[in-house]
Amino acid sequence: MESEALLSVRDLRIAFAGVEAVRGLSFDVRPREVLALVGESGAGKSLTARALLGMVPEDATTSGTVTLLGDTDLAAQRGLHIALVPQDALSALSPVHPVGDQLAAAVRSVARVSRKEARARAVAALDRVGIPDAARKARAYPHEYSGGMRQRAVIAMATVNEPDVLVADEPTTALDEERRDQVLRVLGEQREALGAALVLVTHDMDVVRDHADRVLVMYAGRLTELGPADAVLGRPRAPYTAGLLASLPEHDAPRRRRLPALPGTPPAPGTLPPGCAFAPRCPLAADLCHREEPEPQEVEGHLVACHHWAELPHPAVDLFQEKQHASS
Ligand SMILES: Nc1ncnc2c1ncn2[C@@H]1O[C@H](COP(=O)(O)OP(=O)(O)OP(=O)(O)O)[C@@H](O)[C@H]1O
Repeated sequence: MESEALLSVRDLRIAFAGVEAVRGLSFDVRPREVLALVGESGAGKSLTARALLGMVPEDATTSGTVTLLGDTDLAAQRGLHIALVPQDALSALSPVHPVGDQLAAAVRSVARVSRKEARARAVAALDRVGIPDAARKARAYPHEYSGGMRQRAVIAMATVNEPDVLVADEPTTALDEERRDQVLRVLGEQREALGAALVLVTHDMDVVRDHADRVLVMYAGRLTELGPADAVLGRPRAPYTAGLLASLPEHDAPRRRRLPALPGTPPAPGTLPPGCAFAPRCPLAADLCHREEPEPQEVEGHLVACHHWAELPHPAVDLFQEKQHASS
């Protein structure tokens, strides 16, 4: 599909009790890029992110391949070449060990180095994320850190082994706006400094706009659209992407506020309609859509899974606003 991939996902399927929640997903992560995964709740974003780390739930059945740097043994690469930036800084750090010890243990779990070297790398990682007097702070416990410093410490934990890929699943949902910006800034700086790629699961289109190079839009466990973030946000080719954008506050003109821009909810796994899973909510849906699930196809530099992409108006958000306006 795409050359120069750092990480390749091919036909990823993740099922629980025979019901697929991720249904044949293929995409690449390129070196140094920020790839955002977006979509409504239940789209399969977190499962996909976990699959990149070889961390799908134990009761899941997985098929397809995830290849990182030519290797499919993800567990062996976790912490070394790919690392998770946890959502919740407090639960990510053990309360009973000094922060520096936890980082040093993370170093020694993947590299055969002396305690002294592990310690030096731990302090360097804390210093890199902007923790003042890092050597002294390394001896402190998490509860002795302020909230902001704890957030930085978990980013240091994820980056201490200088991975090639960072995976962050909604790293800012629990945070206020100021803290959110700070976490994203520190994460961005670390990514730059390490030359790492970042896979960022988010609900927040502002975050996508400000931080992502490319965006993968998921719906009901499948790829709906994938392309450069500015192109996908500026001129989406899939009706679902248009619906997501139409739901943003800036498109929610007061006179249209009575109905949600994107009506309905996504189907749960196991309750999918025949054909395109988005068809029941899609203003462009026609017979074919209710019969046949569209495969992703290349459309002007995007991958788009839609039978009727060519009929999207421009701006595409009008598809939802016009319909809603007419019915309100
Ligand atoms: N441990 C599990 N057991 C059974 N089903 C699961 C499990 N984890 C996820 N699922 C199913 O997979 C679907 C996708 O889950 P996932 O967490 O990847 O969604 P998501 O897109 O990240 O949603 P959100 O934005 O709410 O986190 C869920 O709707 C759920 O039905």
